[in-house]
Amino acid sequence: MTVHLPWEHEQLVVRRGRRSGIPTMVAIHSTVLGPAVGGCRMKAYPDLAEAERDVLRLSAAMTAKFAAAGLSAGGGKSVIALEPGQRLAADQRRAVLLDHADLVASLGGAYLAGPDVGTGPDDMLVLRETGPHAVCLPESAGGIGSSSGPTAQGVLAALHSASAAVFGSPDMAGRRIVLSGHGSVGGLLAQALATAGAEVLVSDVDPATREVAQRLGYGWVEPEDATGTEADIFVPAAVGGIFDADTEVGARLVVGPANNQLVDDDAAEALAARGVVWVPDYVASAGGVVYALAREIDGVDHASATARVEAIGDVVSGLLSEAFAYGTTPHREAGERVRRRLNAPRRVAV
Ligand SMILES: NC(=O)c1ccc[n+]([C@@H]2O[C@H](COP(=O)([O-])OP(=O)(O)OC[C@H]3O[C@@H](n4cnc5c(N)ncnc54)[C@H](O)[C@@H]3O)[C@@H](O)[C@H]2O)c1
Repeated sequence: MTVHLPWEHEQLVVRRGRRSGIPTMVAIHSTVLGPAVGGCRMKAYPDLAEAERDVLRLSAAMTAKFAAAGLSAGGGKSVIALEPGQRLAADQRRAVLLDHADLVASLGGAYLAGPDVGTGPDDMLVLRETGPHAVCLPESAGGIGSSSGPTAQGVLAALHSASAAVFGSPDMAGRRIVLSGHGSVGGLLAQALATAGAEVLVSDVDPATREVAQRLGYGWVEPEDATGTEADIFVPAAVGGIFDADTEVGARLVVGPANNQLVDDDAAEALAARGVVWVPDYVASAGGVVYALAREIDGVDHASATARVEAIGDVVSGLLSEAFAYGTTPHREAGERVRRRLNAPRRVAV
């Protein structure tokens, strides 16, 4: 099987589950800063090569996320690759999760899984049956449960810092904000922004959301118009791959949790050339994993873990002030920060 990506990863392990017969895989991009951490994605792919591309791309993004946030964790991701249209009964789901747990355990702690598209805290409890290699357990099992709350909190910290840098005030009151994706994170963001006095316009591909948005007093924007609608701030909280070099953007500032928002690095340059300030998604979206690692791995209390999430705002202030001072972009400055951290000399135990 050919994977058309630059090979810069430490490991890609693919195994067909002995219980389920379903292929599952783990990609470890980098353990330079610590054990690799990243979500376990369970979804249908057209073929296995597509699943491999996804897990490689996503694990590399996790390295950047941790390095930019100043955390001692590396980039990893895992995938349970279903066939198109495949639906799992409860016993099959448990079987494939145990298969995946075996694969994760065989890596001896080099990779820690968390929930992602298609998996949740209850699934992490199944992965824990064969070893301590999963985070974001259900609250009933002593874990943090869903990471949406701390993710939204990190995005809000990023929004306040970026607004201060771009508009001269962190205040959201009176700002016109278009938010794409009224899901778990987007719903919390819309609520917090509206409460802070912003004019919130929601956009979502799920038509049922329109009624919800109206009931909550938000405006509505059709999904195809979301990026181009005039606003102070655009918040991408749905899917990735939304900005290429030609995307029309109607907002001055873009900050949101959606992973991998840029089609490629040229998109960041094109946004900057048009006067749009884009806060890198891998910085703004780190709150969930920052909080989960702080509580479940480092064992710190809620207040200390929350302070680490809030520190995302300081990272954003630093990136924007450097980008404005040197005439570069927040994306380039974040990339520099990631490179510096990954290449910093380290003491090696002998
Ligand atoms: N949940 C977390 O803790 C977390 C952490 C980091 C990053 N993220 C990223 O943030 C984004 C949102 O996560 P979530 O947990 O809220 O997901 P979610 O599935 O709960 O919500 C996504 C919402 O986006 C809508 N949507 C899908 N495609 C769309 C499109 N093309 N245009 C407009 N709306 C669309 C869906 O209908 C849904 O309402 C995702 O990209 C996710 O990878 C989430």
